[in-house]
Amino acid sequence: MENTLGLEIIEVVEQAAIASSKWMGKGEKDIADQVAVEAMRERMNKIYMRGRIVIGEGERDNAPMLYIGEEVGICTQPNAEALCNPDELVEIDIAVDPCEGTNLVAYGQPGSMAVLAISEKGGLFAAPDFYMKKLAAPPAAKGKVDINKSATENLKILSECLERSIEELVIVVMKRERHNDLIKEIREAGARVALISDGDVGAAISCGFAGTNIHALMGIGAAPEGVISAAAMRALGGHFQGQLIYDPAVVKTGLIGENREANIDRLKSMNINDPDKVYDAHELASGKTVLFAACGITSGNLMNGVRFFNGGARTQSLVISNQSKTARFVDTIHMFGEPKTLQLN
Ligand SMILES: O=C(COP(=O)(O)O)[C@@H](O)[C@H](O)[C@H](O)[C@H](O)COP(=O)(O)O
Ligand SMILES: [Mn+2]
Ligand SMILES: [Mn+2]
Repeated sequence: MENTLGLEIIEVVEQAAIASSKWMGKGEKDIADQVAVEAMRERMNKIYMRGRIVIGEGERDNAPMLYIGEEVGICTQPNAEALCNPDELVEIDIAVDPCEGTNLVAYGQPGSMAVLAISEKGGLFAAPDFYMKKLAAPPAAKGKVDINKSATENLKILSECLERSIEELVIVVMKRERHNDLIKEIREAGARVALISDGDVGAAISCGFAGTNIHALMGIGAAPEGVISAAAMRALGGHFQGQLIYDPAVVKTGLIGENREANIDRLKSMNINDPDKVYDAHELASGKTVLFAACGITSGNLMNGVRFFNGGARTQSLVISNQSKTARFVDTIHMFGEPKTLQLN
């Protein structure tokens, strides 16, 4: 699966990032999202693959593009056998977030990116559009920190694993009312909290790299983003655990259905019979092959955002593979027509 796809998916996230970045700072989050979706879909449909969206922009009724269940790639066409070789006809599952951090793009804030994860059929957990309690941490703390433990206990473990004092740790938490107690506990334990408004995929993956000055992500974000983060962390060898949150009273938004009981029923209808199960990265991204790709829309910890110059643009992407055990940063100059100069920096 990996050889050609690894290259093609760079262009998929690059095209989504370029399209979305044209709307950076314009206060139009829906447009920034929509153009990224369209660009991602268009580029994916030029790939010789048989893909199915397992995490996308919602159910078919609500989303015209990249909806869950949508088939993408040349080898999904009725005459695919004439067009594609046997390898390309193997079904693959794809999780996408064409614009992760739509608010960040709309308001010109750092940390937005176009992201996707790929695995063989069944290799990515088809998470419902619920929330997820998440714990991400560096490889050195993998399997040692535990989402079932308190933040205070996990900070002690992190401090030992990373051989630094708790005071030196930086924990990313989304700035939400639901996290007020968590933030207080982290601060009282002595660690520092970096609050983010959006973009917990980038925050989770940042834990996988030393030098980002992010040592853990704690708290509740969206479940689909949790699966995408888990795919990256699985391929990187970092720690990621997620637990579905289905109770609107915990999330403190009205965005996840009527009530707790109805949500449990919905989970059952999806064959999720233990709604409180804690999943680790290998369960959320269980495939033999896991590929992750991201391209910065606005600059963040991991990648520069899209920078336009006269006649072109420069992008920075990250492709992580559990097979080749690589985290590859890709720096690309895109030529629109015939630029007079190619901007290096
Ligand atoms: O920031 C996020 C928004 O993603 P997108 O809609 O693709 O721009 C994600 O990183 C978060 O995981 C998540 O969606 C957020 O935590 C939702 O929480 P809330 O704003 O409280 O509903
Ligand atoms: Mn998102
Ligand atoms: Mn999005």
